[in-house]
Amino acid sequence: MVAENNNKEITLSASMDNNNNIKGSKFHLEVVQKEPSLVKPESETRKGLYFLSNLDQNIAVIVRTIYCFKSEEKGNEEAVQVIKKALSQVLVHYYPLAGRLTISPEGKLTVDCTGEGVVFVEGEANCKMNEIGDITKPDPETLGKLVYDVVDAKNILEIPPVTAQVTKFKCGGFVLGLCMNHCMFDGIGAMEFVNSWGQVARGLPLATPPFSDRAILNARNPPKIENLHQEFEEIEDKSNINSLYTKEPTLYRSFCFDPEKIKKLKVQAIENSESLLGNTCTTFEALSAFVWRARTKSLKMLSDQKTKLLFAVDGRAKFEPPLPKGYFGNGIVLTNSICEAGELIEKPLSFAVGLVREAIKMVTDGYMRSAIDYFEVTRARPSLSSTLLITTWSRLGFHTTDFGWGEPVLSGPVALPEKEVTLFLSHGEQRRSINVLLGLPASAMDVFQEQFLQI
Ligand SMILES: COc1cc(/C=C/C(=O)SCCNC(=O)CCNC(=O)[C@H](O)C(C)(C)COP(=O)(O)OP(=O)(O)OC[C@H]2O[C@@H](n3cnc4c(N)ncnc43)[C@H](O)[C@@H]2OP(=O)(O)O)ccc1O
Repeated sequence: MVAENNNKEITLSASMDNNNNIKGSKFHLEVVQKEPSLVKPESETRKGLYFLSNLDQNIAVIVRTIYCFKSEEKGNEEAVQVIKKALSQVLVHYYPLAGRLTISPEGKLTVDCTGEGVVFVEGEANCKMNEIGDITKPDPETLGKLVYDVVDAKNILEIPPVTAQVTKFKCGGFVLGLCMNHCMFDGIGAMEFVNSWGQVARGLPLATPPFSDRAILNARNPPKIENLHQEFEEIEDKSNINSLYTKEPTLYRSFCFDPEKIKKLKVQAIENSESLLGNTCTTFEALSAFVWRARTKSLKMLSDQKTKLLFAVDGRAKFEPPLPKGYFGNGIVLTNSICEAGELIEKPLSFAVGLVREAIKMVTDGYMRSAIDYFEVTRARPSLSSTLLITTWSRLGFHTTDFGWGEPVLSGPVALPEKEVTLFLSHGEQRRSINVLLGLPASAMDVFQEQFLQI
């Protein structure tokens, strides 16, 4: 990788092979980034500190995504200007995004609504857009050139809540690359923001104006911890999984579960279920149970090794009263299940499905309020030791974003944030398939693949 800084113009380049591993030099993306600018809200917006809830606090990681546009009717000449102008307009509604993160007097993350603006960069690529290859197996080294990372940021406070990069390609296509701090929104909120931005660019009113008051998710006074909250439990790595990750290269692969494969998996998922499950299960239950069990087996966890499954549940409709339409902060909560590896692997898949179902059922208004209060008292963050964290993007509507160049031909993440994270992404015709994207040490990836092929 090359990074030159010349008159504030940065040339970034990377190479990848067909497996999206950074090795040979079959493909070489170069992006020339112009000097960043700040896009401010078009008119005066509210100033002062903006409250972030406890559901926002423990999820302050940067999520990098790209959206690839290519229209038959028009080229990319106007893309930067249109997207930049629409950003300044949509920021009037989403004014906290133009501020900067800081620490509140209670020692929590908060936004100082300074109106400073979103960092915006224009880039130019040395190739056609289709040459960046198959983004379903994202390669951070290559796709990372399409998002703007603030250089030299020493901590999360020095990274603006949102940065945007528009990279023009030689074919007339362009890519919008976004870095957004998860403390500002969850998947639904992020999707509504990006879609609103597109609506403004097309001269339309916002379909879902943001609801900004996050104080509706305040902790109770006094806080009441009423659940176990094992999502925070630190599990001992008896099986030395961490050293396996350091000894072997981590491979990233994407496994496509088409409707036929999902159907087969659902049949296997309810076999030998001792009628605990009834005769049906959902796609998420079957898929997450399979991935948890197969990954545990692949990593050769010791029989008495405890393993945790963590996943986000959309709590919007489960809160009492439900969160208002357009609530743009995190309305998700992490739920979990913990089990010994031996039991998970030896028992039929339906056992894992049952655990997943129980974890979903656990999420009620009371559970979420208790999770909010847990953070108030402990300031703890969920532990990822001996854990699989599944994030489901498969029903998020990023494919509907339209800035006037039609819907994206492709969209998706730039990278997996941590080695414990697995993403479920929609794929294929009418997005009826699900791509499971995960990273594993090379030897474990082979075992995972075998289990996938056996479905
Ligand atoms: C910061 O910048 C960002 C952020 C991001 C991304 C951030 C995130 O990832 S936040 C986390 C996002 N994920 C969620 O919010 C998970 C949402 N899903 C749930 O909460 C689910 O309920 C579940 C807990 C995962 C369980 O799912 P499941 O067991 O499948 O149960 P149901 O969802 O209730 O479905 C059952 C059944 O109902 C039908 N159905 C439900 N929804 C739909 C739908 N939308 N369309 C069609 N049918 C639906 C269906 O029949 C379901 O059965 P199946 O067997 O067919 O599944 C990103 C980018 C940034 O910049």
